[in-house]
Amino acid sequence: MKSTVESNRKRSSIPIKSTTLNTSNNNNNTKLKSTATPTIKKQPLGIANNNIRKPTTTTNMLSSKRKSNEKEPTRSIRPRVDTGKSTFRRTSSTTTNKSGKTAKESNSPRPQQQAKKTQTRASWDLRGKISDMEETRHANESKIAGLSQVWRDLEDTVADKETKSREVSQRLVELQTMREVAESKHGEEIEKLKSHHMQQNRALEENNSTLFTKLTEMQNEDSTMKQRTQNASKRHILAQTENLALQETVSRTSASFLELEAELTSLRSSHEMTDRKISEHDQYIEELKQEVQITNADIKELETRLLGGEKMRRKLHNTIQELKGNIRVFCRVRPPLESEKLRDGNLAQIQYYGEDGEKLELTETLSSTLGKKTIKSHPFSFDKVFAPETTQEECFEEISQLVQSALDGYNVCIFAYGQTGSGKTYTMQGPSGPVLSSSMGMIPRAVQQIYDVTQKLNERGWKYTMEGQFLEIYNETLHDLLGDTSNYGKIKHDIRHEKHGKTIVTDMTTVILDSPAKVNMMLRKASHNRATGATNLNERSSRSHSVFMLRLTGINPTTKEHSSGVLNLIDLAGSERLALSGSTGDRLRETQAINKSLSCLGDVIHALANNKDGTGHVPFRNSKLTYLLQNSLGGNSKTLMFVNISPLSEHFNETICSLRFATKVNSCRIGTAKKLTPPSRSQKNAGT
Ligand SMILES: Nc1ncnc2c1ncn2[C@@H]1O[C@H](COP(=O)(O)OP(=O)(O)OP(=O)(O)O)[C@@H](O)[C@H]1O
Repeated sequence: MKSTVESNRKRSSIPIKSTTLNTSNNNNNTKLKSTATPTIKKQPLGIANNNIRKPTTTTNMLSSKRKSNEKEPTRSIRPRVDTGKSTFRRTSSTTTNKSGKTAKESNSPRPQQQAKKTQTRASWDLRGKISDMEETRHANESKIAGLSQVWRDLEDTVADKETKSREVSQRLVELQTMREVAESKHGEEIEKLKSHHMQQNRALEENNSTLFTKLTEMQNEDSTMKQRTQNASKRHILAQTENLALQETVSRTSASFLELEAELTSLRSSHEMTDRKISEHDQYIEELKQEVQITNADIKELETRLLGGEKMRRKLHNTIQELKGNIRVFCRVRPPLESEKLRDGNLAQIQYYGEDGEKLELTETLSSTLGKKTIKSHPFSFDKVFAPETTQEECFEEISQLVQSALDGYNVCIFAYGQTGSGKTYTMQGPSGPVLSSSMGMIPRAVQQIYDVTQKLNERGWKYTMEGQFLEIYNETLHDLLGDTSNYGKIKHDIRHEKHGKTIVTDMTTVILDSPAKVNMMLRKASHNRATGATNLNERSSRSHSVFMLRLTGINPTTKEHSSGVLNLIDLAGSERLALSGSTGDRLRETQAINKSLSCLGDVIHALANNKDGTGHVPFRNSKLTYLLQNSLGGNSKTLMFVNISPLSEHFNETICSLRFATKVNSCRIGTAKKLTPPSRSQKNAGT
């Protein structure tokens, strides 16, 4: 270390021209303080200063500094020694003396004065010149003295620093030695520790990654658990709410349970009472059972008698009907309508009389050509005359026995004959529009009666079926009034008479009338179809016959009896057309058809009346109507004709015509009616 420092000193020497100490001057004028290292005295100031300013502890640092100093050999160095007393600056032109003034400042007047003196002194003034030189020398000496003082301070400082530097170097060497020893001693151990440390580090890293994985899993688990906890808390809240509700229910139930318990107790006591009563009743029932057995035996005996009685009733009923005549005529006068009541003298003069109300007399006033007025009366007698105030119910009472005959297995025909507007449709069906039960016509009443009777007959072992057909005869053509509206008038229907008195119309709709409500539906549909057919032909209903055919079939499995009857309810076309003349085209054909069918009806009735032995010819085939009713007119049938008349005087002549036609019919006494015999099973199978 020492050698390095020394060499550095040598290499760092800086030439100082103006401030280089003159040894001769030193010896003569100034005495430098004694130095610990006299060799250093001879060294230039720059070396010492350099070491002082940059004290370093390592060789490297010193060498690097040296290099930097070598690079700037000409730079002026201003070593500053912080002694606390003075500052030494060395420049080419400036020095500092002891008093603090720079050498330049302190010496500057002298050269000027010297110059002045040189200038002013004469060449011969040698003394003066010597004195000037003396002054200069004094000034230099004082300057040197200041510098010497600075130099000494610096030397002290350098000595201190060098001492410290040596100590530091020595310590450094020791430390290096110690380090080398330690390194050699602990190197192996350190390596082991390092490898151990690395192993541990790896293990720790692995552990760390495992722990990280576990941490992630735990975090996931944690979030799952949090979610579960949230769900659980929600469920908990719900459960709490439910629990509260349940608690309420439980409290309510408990209350009601208590009530029920009380009720149960009372019920038990009443149950005991009921038990007692039941046992009493059981005893009573046993007694009753014995009575019932006795009664059943009585009932059986009575039923046997009743069946005999029913047979007797039918026989007697038929005898009565025969006595009344198998063709009967009822006359019905309709009441005037509200609009018809307003005019005076509008109504015809009609008197009603007879013990059973079976007669009426119409009177008219006739004027002769001479102006003489005579009153002419037209008396008529029928089986029954219904005055205008007669209700539908009263009318039906009279025909209900005929309906019963149909149930008993006879063919029954009920006609309504009369001019247009005389009340035929009202009598047969009821008023148009909504129908009250009081204004129901003969058809719904007949069905209602049949329904009621069959219900009672069911109890006596009879099973009845009611099949209804509704057809219209217009211009000698048959139409199905219960069929599809679109087919109306498109299908050709034929009439066929089977053996044993059954008449069939082909392709005709048949409705099973198992309730009275169905009859109303059927009537509505028929009038709707009739109205549809009437769109092209005005007032169709007045110009066609409508026929409602109700077939009644009854079987009594107990007595092996059969019953098959037909009830025909016919609303005839307006009879006044008979008198019309001058019609053309469709009207003429219509008039002819009506005329023909109604006159044929009269002819058939007349022929039947004159054909008591059944050998004569009856012209049934002359019209569709009579051919259709072939099995319902004559020997084995019962016929009733309503002759409906108008109360108006303006219809007087038509009324007289109708009453005369009815009288003609009424005068006929058709042969004894015979019951229809249903075909045997073998005949049915043969299709005959
Ligand atoms: N007994 C009666 N009581 C009350 N009103 C009646 C009675 N008879 C008929 N009328 C009324 O008289 C009017 C004519 O009756 P209805 O239509 O039954 O005559 P009609 O003979 O059937 O006529 P058409 O031949 O044109 O069918 C109707 O308004 C009907 O309500």
